[in-house]
Amino acid sequence: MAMSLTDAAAETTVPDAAAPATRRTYVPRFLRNSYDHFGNSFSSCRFDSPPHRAPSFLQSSPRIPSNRRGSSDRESDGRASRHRSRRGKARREPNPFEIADEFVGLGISDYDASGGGGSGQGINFDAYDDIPVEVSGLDVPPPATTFAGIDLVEALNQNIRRCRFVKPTPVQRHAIPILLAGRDLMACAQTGSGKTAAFCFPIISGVMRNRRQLPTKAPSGGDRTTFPRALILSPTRELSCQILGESKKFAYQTGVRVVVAYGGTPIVHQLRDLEKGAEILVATPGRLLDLLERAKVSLKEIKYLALDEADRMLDMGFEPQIRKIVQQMDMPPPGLRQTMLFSATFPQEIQRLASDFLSNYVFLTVGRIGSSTDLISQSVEYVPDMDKRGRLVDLLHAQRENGIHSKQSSTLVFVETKRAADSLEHWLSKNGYPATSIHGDKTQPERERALRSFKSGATPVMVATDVASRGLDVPHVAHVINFDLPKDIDDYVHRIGRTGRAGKSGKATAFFNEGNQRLAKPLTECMEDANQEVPDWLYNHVARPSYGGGRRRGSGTRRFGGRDFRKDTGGGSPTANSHEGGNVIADVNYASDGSFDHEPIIGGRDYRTDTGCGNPSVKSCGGNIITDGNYACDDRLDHMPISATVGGTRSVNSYGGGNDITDGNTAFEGDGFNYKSIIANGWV
Ligand SMILES: Nc1ncnc2c1ncn2[C@@H]1O[C@H](COP(=O)(O)OP(=O)(O)OP(=O)(O)O)[C@@H](O)[C@H]1O
Repeated sequence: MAMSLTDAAAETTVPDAAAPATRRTYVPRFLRNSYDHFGNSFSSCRFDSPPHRAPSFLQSSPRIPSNRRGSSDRESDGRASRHRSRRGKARREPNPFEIADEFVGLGISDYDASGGGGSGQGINFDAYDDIPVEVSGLDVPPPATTFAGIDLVEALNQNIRRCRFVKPTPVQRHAIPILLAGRDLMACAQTGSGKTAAFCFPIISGVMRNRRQLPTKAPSGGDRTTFPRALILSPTRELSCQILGESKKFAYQTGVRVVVAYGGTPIVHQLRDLEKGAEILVATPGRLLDLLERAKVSLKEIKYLALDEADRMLDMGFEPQIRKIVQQMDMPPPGLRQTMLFSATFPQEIQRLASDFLSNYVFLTVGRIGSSTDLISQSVEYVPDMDKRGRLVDLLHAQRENGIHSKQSSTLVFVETKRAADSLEHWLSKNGYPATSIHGDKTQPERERALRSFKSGATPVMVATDVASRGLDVPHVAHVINFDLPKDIDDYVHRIGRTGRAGKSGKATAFFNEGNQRLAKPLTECMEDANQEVPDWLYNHVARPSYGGGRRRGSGTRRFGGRDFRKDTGGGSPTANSHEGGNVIADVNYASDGSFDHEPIIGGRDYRTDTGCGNPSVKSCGGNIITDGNYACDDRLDHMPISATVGGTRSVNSYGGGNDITDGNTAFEGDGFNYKSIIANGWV
């Protein structure tokens, strides 16, 4: 197989793979800045500077035939894909296909100029064909079966062929036509099923088609504010960089400029990059807020907003930042921008929160919400804490014996704490298993170095916390080991989703013990849903009388089943009078879904009483207590007492406590508010 630049770099610079991974890796001067943080391509995350040309011995196949480069790839709007240097000389746009090792990851060894005719070796496209798809919403555009059947701009089509994407994955088949039709979308599809392209293609196409004569940056000498047309938000720096890399490939020679902004690195480089203009900005929320506050970026020209890992972006950690960016800066409101939310998991309460950002949206599920793909063979073993290291070494040893412990098959080991990650990495390295680690206490360069080393195969084992659980696409991960299980089943789904991607199979092993008792039931369900064999001893754990119920986060019912929360919760078009209490849901935009079923509301099954996270009006429940969506999904709050005591139809005055209770501001001052004390005090 041809050697890519990253392969070569790794082999050149890490002669002793068994050496402790903590040692700083030497990179020759001529290669520095020549590949991105993750060893993918020349297009650096930090700079958009032209790369040094790699020596020919480092260049990988496949190559694009020279007669196919250049002018024929230019987009119809006449923008050439060349940058001009200060001296006015045309600089060729770095070709992300020539030297990237994605092709190797996809099992492709040569460039096929005919396009679309690739064998797709290593990709089992059929694996996706019988996945159930559910779409809800009004007037949903029909899916496409081929890329040719989708109305994308030609330059993008050419890049799709270069990527050797032979046919769209199910989420792409449905999502791309929906987005091209201008609709808002909430999409839930399994890990590794191609969601990135599903939102990138319509964005790039839309940006190209709707180019107006607006500056994407202020004229020189001005305030140097950049006005991107599209914003893609993601929760981690690594994922933002990965999205940047992907979108640069898709936007190659289209003239669309993509820029990234993320924390942990000096802002100055990103500012320099932004000053050149950015039509698509990929960012993490914290760094974006910084740029907005410095007025280096304005969101007033945003036409496309994408939230990758949307449920994570709207959970407690990120939600305030996201609300600030989306609702309190200068971004156009829903309806004037197109909003797309993607994830593999979408708890109902997060769906509810997310609907604030959307207008007349389509809800799409590919597979079941939160389910794992059955391309991943899952097993769970009972391993007491003190035996975990020994068992891990057994597994790694077996892999090595089977000859599958190499760049072609790496192992990702998840632990719960940063300290545990450092300690396990050190121990593995000492014991002859070259390992690296990644977690939030490492500096950004350390994180990048770790990921690069793992991707290159120099360290075929990476120990990680959840910082690496979402979105990362490392082609050779063959085995994910949950050394420590996460607390939340959704995190488990994302973690194991680092393998079994793009139609390939993978393996996941979980170490379970008494400390994971609460995960027993959701884990069992998750495995059953993916047609995996569940050991009897795990069922015994579920059946234990002491078992706390194993309720999935934020959901009283089993969440698997691909449900649009609007259906379960009465999202539809009730009128103000459909509730005794008045205009309960008449004022929210989900109410206009024709498929609305009044039954559940009248029968007391309003999702707001189930989940405590509604957006009813003041009149519906006696005041602002549960009308404020902001607090309603806060895990700290126990919603039971709300639904039991105040959910429904009381008016403000029906509370003895008057405004103390009904005024949300008062009631939710501080974290410690407890409804039980309201009840105890006889206020209700
Ligand atoms: N149509 C396609 N044909 C072949 N490969 C594809 C296609 N679309 C995407 N891929 C490849 O599939 C892999 C997974 O895609 P991607 O990272 O977008 O998955 P995802 O659904 O976002 O996963 P996650 O939920 O983990 O974020 C990538 O390597 C991507 O290049």
